[in-house]
Amino acid sequence: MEALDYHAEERRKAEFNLDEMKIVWAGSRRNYELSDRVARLVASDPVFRKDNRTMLTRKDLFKDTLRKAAHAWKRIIDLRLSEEEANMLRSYVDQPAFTDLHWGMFIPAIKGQGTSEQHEKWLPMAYKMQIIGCYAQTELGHGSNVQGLETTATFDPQTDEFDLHSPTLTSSKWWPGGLGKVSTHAVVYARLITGGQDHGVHGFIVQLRGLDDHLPLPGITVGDIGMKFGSGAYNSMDNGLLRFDHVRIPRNQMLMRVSQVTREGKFVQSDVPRQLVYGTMVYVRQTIVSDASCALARAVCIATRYSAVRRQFGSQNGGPEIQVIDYKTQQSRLFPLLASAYAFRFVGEWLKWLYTDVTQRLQANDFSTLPEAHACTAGLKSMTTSVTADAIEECRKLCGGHGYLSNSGLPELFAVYIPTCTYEGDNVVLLLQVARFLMKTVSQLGSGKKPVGTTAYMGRAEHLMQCRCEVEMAQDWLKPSTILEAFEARAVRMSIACAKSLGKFSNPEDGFAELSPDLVEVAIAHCQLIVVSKFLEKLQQDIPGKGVKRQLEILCNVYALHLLHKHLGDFVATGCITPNQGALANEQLRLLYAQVRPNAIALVDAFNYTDHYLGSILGCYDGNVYQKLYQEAWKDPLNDTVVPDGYLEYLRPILKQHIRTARL
Ligand SMILES: CCCCCCCCCCCCCCCCCCCCCC(=O)SCCNC(=O)CCNC(=O)[C@H](O)C(C)(C)COP(=O)(O)OP(=O)(O)OC[C@H]1O[C@@H](n2cnc3c(N)ncnc32)[C@H](O)[C@@H]1OP(=O)(O)O
Ligand SMILES: Cc1cc2nc3c(=O)[nH]c(=O)nc-3n(C[C@H](O)[C@H](O)[C@H](O)COP(=O)(O)OP(=O)(O)OC[C@H]3O[C@@H](n4cnc5c(N)ncnc54)[C@H](O)[C@@H]3O)c2cc1C
Repeated sequence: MEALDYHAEERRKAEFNLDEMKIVWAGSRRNYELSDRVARLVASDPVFRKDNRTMLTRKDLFKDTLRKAAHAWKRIIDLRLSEEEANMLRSYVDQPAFTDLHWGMFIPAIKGQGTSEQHEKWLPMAYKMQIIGCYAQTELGHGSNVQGLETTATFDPQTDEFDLHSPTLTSSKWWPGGLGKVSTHAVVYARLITGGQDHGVHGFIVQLRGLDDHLPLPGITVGDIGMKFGSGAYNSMDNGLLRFDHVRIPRNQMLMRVSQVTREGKFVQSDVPRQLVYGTMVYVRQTIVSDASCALARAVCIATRYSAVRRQFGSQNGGPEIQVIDYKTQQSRLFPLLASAYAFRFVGEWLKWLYTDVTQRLQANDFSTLPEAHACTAGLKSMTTSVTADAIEECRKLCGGHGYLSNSGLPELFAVYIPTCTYEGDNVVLLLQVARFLMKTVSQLGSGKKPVGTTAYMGRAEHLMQCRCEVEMAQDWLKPSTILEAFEARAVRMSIACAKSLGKFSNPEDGFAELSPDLVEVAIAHCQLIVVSKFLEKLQQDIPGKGVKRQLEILCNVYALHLLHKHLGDFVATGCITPNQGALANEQLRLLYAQVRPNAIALVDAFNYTDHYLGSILGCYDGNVYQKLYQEAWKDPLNDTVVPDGYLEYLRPILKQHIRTARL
């Protein structure tokens, strides 16, 4: 018997080859096949069950996380999974764990900031997980201001050791994931002091717990910082606190690629730029952009499938009501998010390429592209995570009341996702870094230094400052060059206007602080331009499959024109377009929504998410939402008994009193 599929009719409407779109989404046929295999592996394994997660106590949730991590590691070894497949497995298991920090930050920090001898000593143990590490940078008193960290590492030439110390309460390490209960080691960021002189913040490998008994080593106080936002969600992670009371480590445990301390206690700064101490953050910000597209796609998949099942109003002659996905308001809220998921996917692919390129250059001691890599990773991390966090909440609202049920999957997805706006750099702080980079680029425009990479458009500032948009009819907005020029002109005009305003301040730092809200807007305009331009570049590629490229063109136009509509004030105020051209863009946007509509379900099917990964009744593949909601309600522990616990103590006395009062 054929399986029931409430979306069958929707799926028949699709105007493109779904299998080919799945490959575009995955990045290649090989990626698609690997990811499909790993997703099924996870979905079919009872140890990776997660539907009861929000009901578990913190202790049970944590133990469940340890169990899943151990099982994942066993699967990785037994099946000889590659690092790429192991990472896919990590992401489909979908439960934040100490392993994220071990693989995602501890190992990269040693790789990026350690010497080859340090690699040889530490990496083999870390790869085999004979030691487990975390990234201990943030303190109770300082997170964003890394230069303000207070932990000290004082060199003692007598013993050839560093003395690690937490001099104040605010110097306690606070937040590192995996630190609270699991890590045996950490890369600790501390102020390096030699001969009484402070050389700023550097990384040190420090053992925290015994490898036999897991007890904290002498001088170390360590524990978990407590419950976080939401149930389930990020509470599977042991974010920790850590204090040092004069803990001794050998000199060769300072990560010495960027600077060294000699046996005599002499501080030596190599040719490698100091900023490489921040290198691990660049790496992780890049991975966060790719993850943003996954989280966004997941929320959009749930909201789209449910919007096709849900019906409200408009029944004619006793016929069915209207599917809520057919309301223009629903489309104008949902389809830009669908388009953003694709846009972030492609910009994530490009950022991965950029990061690989910069890493290869760094290995060859070419540091020229580091500022650009920092600006791109910081800006895109900030923009994509802010949009995704807001989008998950919007998807919850798009699902009406049922979106608020835990089993819609959206509340936990929101709770687990929102800290990405803060960790790995607060999003506003990161946008201000981008703005600094842009202001520097503008200030060098007259100097003959040609802007390159993502700021190359600034080299055409003269043209972009005075060009006029040529749109006369709605369909003129479908021309890629028209869209691109409008976004470039807006970004360059906003940058130059801000640079001019900054010039009015006698102290540039005062000006930067005063104008920071405007500078944030400038950075956003630049980041949006990057995403639009990378989507357009993607469309230049040969994309096989019936109708696939056409759908992507539609989504690209939706992405660009919805941004134009949302930020119309910027585009009109900078004179890039007229109010009438803005209205034409909006008209075109409505036409595009109508083109997305028949393909919506297939466009979310292309993410190839299993029901296990989605973890949502509203988003289940077959759309059998009502029956599943009804069945699920009965599984709630409150329904284990017909009469609730507490009835005799608390309800009955009130009810009886009510009867007595009524009799009076
Ligand atoms: C079993 C499974 C197996 C699986 C196996 C599978 C294997 C694969 C597994 C993969 C798993 C992945 C999962 C990951 C999960 C991650 C979870 C993450 C959790 C969260 C972690 C964290 O949360 S961890 C802490 C992050 N904490 C920040 O994020 C602090 C922000 N705060 C700053 O980042 C700085 O403090 C701030 C503001 C720049 C000011 O820096 P500052 O004070 O120095 O001041 P300035 O602004 O003056 O900067 C001076 C000059 O440095 C330049 N510059 C600045 N940064 C730069 C940089 N990064 N690179 C280059 N250049 C940089 C700047 O552009 C200036 O350049 P110029 O002088 O030329 O203008
Ligand atoms: C779930 C989670 C996991 C984490 N994991 C780790 C980890 O593994 N390792 C680790 O070391 N750290 C970790 N962190 C810490 C995290 O990196 C920091 O919290 C983050 O960098 C933000 O710093 P902060 O907390 O100091 O925020 P603050 O800087 O105190 O931010 C507070 C407010 O001030 C504003 N602000 C700050 N500076 C400026 C400025 N210059 N201009 C304008 N506005 C400003 C911010 O925009 C924000 O609104 C984690 C945090 C969380 C929430």
